[in-house]
Amino acid sequence: MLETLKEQVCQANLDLVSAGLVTLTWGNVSGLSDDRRHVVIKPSGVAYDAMRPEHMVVVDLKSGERVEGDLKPSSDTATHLLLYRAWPGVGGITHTHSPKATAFAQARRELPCYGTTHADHFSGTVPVARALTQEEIETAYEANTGHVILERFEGLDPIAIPAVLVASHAPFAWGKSAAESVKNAIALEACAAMAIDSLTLSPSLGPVEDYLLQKHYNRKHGPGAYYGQGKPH
Ligand SMILES: O=C(CO)[C@@H](O)[C@@H](O)COP(=O)(O)O
Repeated sequence: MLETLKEQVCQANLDLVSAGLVTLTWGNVSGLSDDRRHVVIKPSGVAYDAMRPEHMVVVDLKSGERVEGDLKPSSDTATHLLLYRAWPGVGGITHTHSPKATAFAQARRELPCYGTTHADHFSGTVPVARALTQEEIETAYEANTGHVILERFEGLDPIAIPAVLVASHAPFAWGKSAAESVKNAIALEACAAMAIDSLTLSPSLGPVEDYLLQKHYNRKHGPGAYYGQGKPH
């Protein structure tokens, strides 16, 4: 079952490689079925150049049980499940250890909006989810990673800010589909790289003015969005 979604999720995982976002097997993408009952996710620790759609693992969203696939699902599956259960608008999740976004996560530094590139994708600062406690790490580590992300997003809109930096760990990004979550992970890495260069040139740099941030975010994502070909100028 879910053969099309398996192909899409496999392709989304391979797109991480083409985008230069993964080293070795350090990343995973999942996608949610249209009826929101099943999650298709990459298998754990399988080399990307050997990965095929038939290797994707199907997991029940509610129980977390594997319902299809011979391989073990990604070690981060429990984190993905927590986010899908909490956020109705999300249909795809990407986790990477892309170097620049991970540098922010390891430094436990949020990523403010320093320019229009960031504002085109994120309607504000990409936040840091706190580091897990020893007990959280030694018990249900991956589920607890989901919990600290959800805790950080209390009062924030995950659709408007589709990414987080988990302290001492790495980024997670999400979107309506697996493919969209990969795009947001690519955008996050590019913005983090630009932020590091901008801060090197101007260490006391602050975020851009809110009116510039709003203009750029809304022209792509707001109710009167006009960027691209689908809508009138
Ligand atoms: O976060 C980590 C490792 O710290 C994992 O996301 C990464 O190695 C990918 O694991 P999976 O191959 O998805 O099990």
